[in-house]
Amino acid sequence: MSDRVSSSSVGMERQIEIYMNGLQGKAPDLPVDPDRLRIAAREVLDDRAWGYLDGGAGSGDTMSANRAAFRRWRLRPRMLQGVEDRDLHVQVLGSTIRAPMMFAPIGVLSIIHPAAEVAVAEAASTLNLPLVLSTAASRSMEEVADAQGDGARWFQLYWGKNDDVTASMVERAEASGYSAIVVTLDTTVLSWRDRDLENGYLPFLEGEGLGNYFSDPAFRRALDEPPEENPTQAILYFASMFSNPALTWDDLQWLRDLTDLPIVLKGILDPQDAKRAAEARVDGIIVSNHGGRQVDGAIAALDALPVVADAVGDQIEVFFDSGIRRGSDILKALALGARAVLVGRPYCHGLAIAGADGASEMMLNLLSDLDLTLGLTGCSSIDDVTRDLLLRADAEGGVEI
Ligand SMILES: Cc1cc2nc3c(=O)[nH]c(=O)nc-3n(C[C@H](O)[C@H](O)[C@H](O)COP(=O)(O)O)c2cc1C
Ligand SMILES: CCCCCCC(=O)C(=O)O
Repeated sequence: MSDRVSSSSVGMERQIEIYMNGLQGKAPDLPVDPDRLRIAAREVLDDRAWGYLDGGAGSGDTMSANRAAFRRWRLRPRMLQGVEDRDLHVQVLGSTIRAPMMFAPIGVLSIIHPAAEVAVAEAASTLNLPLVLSTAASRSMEEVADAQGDGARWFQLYWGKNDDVTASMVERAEASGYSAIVVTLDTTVLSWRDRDLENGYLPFLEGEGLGNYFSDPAFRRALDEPPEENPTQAILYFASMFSNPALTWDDLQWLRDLTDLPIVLKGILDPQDAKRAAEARVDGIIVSNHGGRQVDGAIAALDALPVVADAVGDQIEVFFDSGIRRGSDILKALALGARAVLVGRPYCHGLAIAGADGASEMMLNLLSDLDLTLGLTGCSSIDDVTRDLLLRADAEGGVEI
């Protein structure tokens, strides 16, 4: 998994590429600014797909809070630190990855681009960054693994009501080279989502995003007829079983006994839950509020991060997502205790516009921004990114010294 090619120049190489193209009158394929990228993606998606991708739970308050939380922290750069050679590599779950960035699990990517998760796997392979594949992927996990080749990949599990299906998903993930199981805890039920309700739209009910289920032998065994012959029955069965709100912390032992793969719990916001996770002998947690899509009014994920990281110390690995848009956001999350971050909607914006090339271009721009901002703050490696790089901004935008 390790990429021994020095990552020290990725930011400058990308800048030079863009500026040289500019000299020849060629603009970048995608907007570089993530806000303008989002607007460009909106132009190419239909209203319902856009509402699903862009929306949050209820009022959207938590989605906005995720971004506001980043603005409450400021970086205080150090000078003359000898930052010519920068190393972005980090260790995650015992493996070295190129940079502390991963593709977050996003279900139903067929509504964003016909090549769906296969295109994302190609982008992950191009950039040598890890992919976390959703259970609710439109394509089977085996097809996605083939498209990614030997790159690092984790499988995100929706732990549903049918144990045979859960066990089958985990076995398939093991067999097709996924190196960790990410259990998403914050989607015991789907939240109240205004935009999808107004559009009367849930992609799954239209059969979208069910490719990974439809290809699952245990899922197929639970049906009277194959999904190809009776898609309605298959869709209704999926809707009845994809999640299991009855699960408790005690159930984790069942999963622990099922697989030797590392287990990472996604959706942790509370330090008590983080301690429970460590006691349950899982390997990692992802501090996340699902990009503001589940609990309307939940705290910003970034506000949860330092408290959660302090609660578990070095016992388990801490990852982060929800609101990452820029290199400086990644630095802030690392400084507050994350080992690596997951990026969600922005790569889907690239995917919507230009398929695999768009997803990889967006992530390359973010990686380049991270590399340059790392150096500019006086850091040569991710280990140099510590909490004293940050100051808390006050309400007026000044900083508390
Ligand atoms: C359209 C969409 C679908 C998602 N599907 C899943 C999923 O299947 N499984 C999961 O664990 N998280 C899912 N998420 C949540 C992401 O993994 C991630 O937590 C979130 O997008 C991060 O926030 P960001 O979009 O602000 O980067 C989804 C998010 C979006 C926007
Ligand atoms: C009814 C299936 C819901 C799957 C959830 C996908 C997801 O995580 C999200 O939309 O957010």
